[in-house]
Amino acid sequence: MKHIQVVAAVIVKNDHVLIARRPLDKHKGGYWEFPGGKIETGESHEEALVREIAEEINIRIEAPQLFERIDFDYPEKSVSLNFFLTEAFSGEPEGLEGQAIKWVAWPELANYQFPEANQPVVKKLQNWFSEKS
Ligand SMILES: Nc1nc2c([nH]c(=O)n2[C@@H]2O[C@H](COP(=O)(O)OP(=O)(O)OP(=O)(O)O)[C@@H](O)[C@H]2O)c(=O)[nH]1
Ligand SMILES: [Mg+2]
Repeated sequence: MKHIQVVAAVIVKNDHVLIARRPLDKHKGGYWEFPGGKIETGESHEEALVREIAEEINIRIEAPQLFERIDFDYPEKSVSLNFFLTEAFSGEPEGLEGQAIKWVAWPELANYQFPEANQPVVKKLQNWFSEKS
């Protein structure tokens, strides 16, 4: 089975987190996600993350910290997801690939459908916010 390495950003501003809706023609199209994508050959995790977020969301993220790692097997591919949390960025978020983006207040996260693999990271993020407040 195909195995891919993915980086994704959990971008936090006050009590909100930025999520994006996956384009309908892609794997897990229509689901909400933490923006990001595949690591390219020769890139570090952080380089890939900064590049993907610039390409998809048009902001420059700073000081991302590893938040959660998840290995998950979908029927069609297996993914290693590396989620990095950041509260620092410059620019104004914009869905550069035509995707919807949204700042969601953390208690509302439960109302959005994420890919199956994301369940532990969403849970961890809710705990992170609730301990902070
Ligand atoms: N970006 C992102 N991908 C996720 C998440 N959860 C999850 O299962 N995935 C899966 O991880 C893979 C990431 O690929 P992607 O489609 O974002 O990759 P990419 O931006 O490089 O896209 P492209 O290669 O189609 O241009 C997809 O199979 C996607 O379904 C998530 O929260 N964020
Ligand atoms: Mg992507």
